[in-house]
Amino acid sequence: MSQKVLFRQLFEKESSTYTYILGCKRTKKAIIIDPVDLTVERDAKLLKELGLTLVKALNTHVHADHITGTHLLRAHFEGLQTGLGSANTAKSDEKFDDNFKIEVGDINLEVRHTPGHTNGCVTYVDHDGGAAFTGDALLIRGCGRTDFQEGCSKTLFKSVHDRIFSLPEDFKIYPAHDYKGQTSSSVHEEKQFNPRLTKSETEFVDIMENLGLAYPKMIDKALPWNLNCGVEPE
Ligand SMILES: N[C@@H](CCC(=O)N[C@@H](CSS)C(=O)NCC(=O)O)C(=O)O
Repeated sequence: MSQKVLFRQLFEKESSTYTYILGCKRTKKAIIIDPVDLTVERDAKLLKELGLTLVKALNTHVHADHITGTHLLRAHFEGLQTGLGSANTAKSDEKFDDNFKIEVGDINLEVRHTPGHTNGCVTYVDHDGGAAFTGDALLIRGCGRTDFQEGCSKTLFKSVHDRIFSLPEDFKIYPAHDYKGQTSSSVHEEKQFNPRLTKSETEFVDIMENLGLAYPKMIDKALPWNLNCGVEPE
């Protein structure tokens, strides 16, 4: 991570979600990526202890397994802007087109559209810090499922190869979930050892069609709430 940026990786255990805080040491302004409703108080407390003012709450996509904390964070940080990729129909203050550059103090993130797990997934790339926040597009030794929310395994294969594996080999990978206690990886590691994405496109599609995963237990509540920025729909 860049010396100019304060970085924290935080875990929410009910949905095994990673939330990330990036704080500009100079301006004290911060970005949070993929906050969860259940851990908003923890995150807000930490941000304040670190002397940071949260200005942007970003999601990598509309989550199906938990409710986003973006809306609840507004109560702690006045003027907070929420952000999401522009392919999403969900409510959001900002919608980012492919290759859009987010700047908050000395924090610079490039938005790369990486659809496939959902049609609206994005990866936030920190070129200065050599890191990519891949959401559910690329997990450590895995990837997001493609069986709902307009998921498509062929699209995901292309997204990962063209938009993530094309980054420098030493870039770190920070996913939105891990179910085995792993915290980060690298482009080099995933290109070598990811059991799904080292395969051909045909083999990958076959793997994804046969995952046999149960639907996330919160999907029926999470999707309508998250389409409404984490607020219960009327
Ligand atoms: N058991 C969990 C859901 C687990 C799950 O389906 N995870 C998703 C990401 S959250 S939609 C996924 O893509 N997993 C890929 C994999 O290979 O595990 C729950 O009930 O919430």
